[in-house]
Amino acid sequence: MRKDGMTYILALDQGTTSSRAILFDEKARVLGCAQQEFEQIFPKSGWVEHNPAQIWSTQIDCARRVLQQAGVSASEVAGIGITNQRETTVVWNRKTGEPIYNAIVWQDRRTAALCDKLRERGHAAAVADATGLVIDSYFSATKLAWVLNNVPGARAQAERGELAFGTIDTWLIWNLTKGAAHLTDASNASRTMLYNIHTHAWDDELLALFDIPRYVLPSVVDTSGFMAVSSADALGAPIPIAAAAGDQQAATFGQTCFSAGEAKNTYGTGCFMLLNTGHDAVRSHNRLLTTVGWRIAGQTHYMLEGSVFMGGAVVQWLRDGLGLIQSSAEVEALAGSVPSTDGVTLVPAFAGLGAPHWDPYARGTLVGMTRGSTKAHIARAALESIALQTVDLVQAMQRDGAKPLTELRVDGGASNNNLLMQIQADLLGVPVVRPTVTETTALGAAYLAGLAVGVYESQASLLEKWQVDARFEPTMNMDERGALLDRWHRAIERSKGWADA
Ligand SMILES: Nc1ncnc2c1ncn2[C@@H]1O[C@H](COP(=O)(O)OP(=O)(O)O)[C@@H](O)[C@H]1O
Ligand SMILES: O=P(O)(O)OC[C@H](O)CO
Repeated sequence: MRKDGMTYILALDQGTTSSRAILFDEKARVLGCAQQEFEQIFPKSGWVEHNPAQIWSTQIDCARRVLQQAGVSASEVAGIGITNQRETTVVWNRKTGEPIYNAIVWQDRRTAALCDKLRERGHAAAVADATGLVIDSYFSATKLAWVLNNVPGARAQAERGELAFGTIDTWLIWNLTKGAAHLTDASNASRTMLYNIHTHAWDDELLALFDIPRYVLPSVVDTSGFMAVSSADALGAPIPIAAAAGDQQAATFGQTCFSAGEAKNTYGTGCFMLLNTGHDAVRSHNRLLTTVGWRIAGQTHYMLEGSVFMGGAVVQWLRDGLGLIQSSAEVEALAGSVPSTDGVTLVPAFAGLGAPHWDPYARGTLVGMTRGSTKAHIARAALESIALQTVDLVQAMQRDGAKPLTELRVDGGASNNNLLMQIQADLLGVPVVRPTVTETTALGAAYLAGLAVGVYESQASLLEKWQVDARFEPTMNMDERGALLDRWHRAIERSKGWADA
């Protein structure tokens, strides 16, 4: 229980492109937000890295800034909730706290060939049974194996117990506690491909398969609950770390999708649709993932997840790669200046394709252009591609037995784009609903931490905080939708298998 006067919750949201800190009060109102982008490192084609020191420095700077701006001292903060880009892998020296290699980001495809081999040797079913995941370089296991096998001396150090592995939650907790705590939560653990989601433990057979020494792994704890205390040096006074959750699971919690059958779609760097399946770990037959949503008081809620690697990042590519727009927000006016793509179709397989295709060798494909095609058509095709990938996820979920959606709850940076949301409603044929708070990832982390320290009373009390900002009704006729989906699937086939193995 919180002490009197400690009424704030600090959410740390470490995303793929930026670190953010958001301060919430006891009514879950946002008191302030600080955000900082950091460097994206692309050492080779298909490789994506972050500097772990930059992840920590931008995150702690944002936390300090948001407290300072709000005039709140660390001693008034009842708890910290951490949420993070998932799967991204950091390995560091336990004594010095120094990483031995850059963070290998979830989008990185360097271990695709190793994953091919594992599948060819027939391990897919056993991996799916234990972890709920498909074998793919997306997850942490092969990234960790790569570090141990390729950084000189790493394997010997790991065997001697000198190295620690962590996803970004673990890296932040380690730094917040000055190395006192080496922890992760069940939702993040479920993305490593080393964690058995049914026995709730690191899986010995998987550790043997990926050749990972057990000593490098963190302890796995509940998503919401007392985890550790931050050192006074971090923010000026010790603060309980009361939650950690993968960002997509946190967003599902922030959208209050607490009951089985409820789903949300987040449009951040990627697009991630999560459907709550309650206490049942539903096995997908359509290449979706079964994952831990959250574990609270030892009770696990499972999700079916569709993960798309390029969501809002497609718009970043229009801005930074092609220079068609100056800011992400400008895409709406450019794409809206034409009534259709006039046949132009973009498959944004820049980092391969995730669910439901899982092709690491697919590459970006732009088809259907004529002499009349303009940058506006390409911009509109980019927005359509985000929505079309989401349609594929919804259809896969329905083939897996999910009830037809009555509406889709959305959030994330790109959900602020009204045209994209209208296109989404049109292509799905169901209303799209955007809540007033689209920072649901941070909100979910704050809820999870606030529940643990008594700032928020109960999950039921959080339900009434969810409010509609905008609702987008479908207007497209079935024939037009059918034709667009057909063209999209033909373009997807052309993008597959393009890169050399
Ligand atoms: N108005 C907009 N229209 C389309 N995309 C946008 C818009 N604003 C932001 N984005 C995209 O959203 C992404 C950022 O969303 P965010 O939720 O902050 O992502 P992350 O947590 O992955 O860093 C970027 O890829 C950006 O290009
Ligand atoms: O950084 P985001 O919000 O795009 O989320 C990344 C996902 O967690 C990757 O699985």
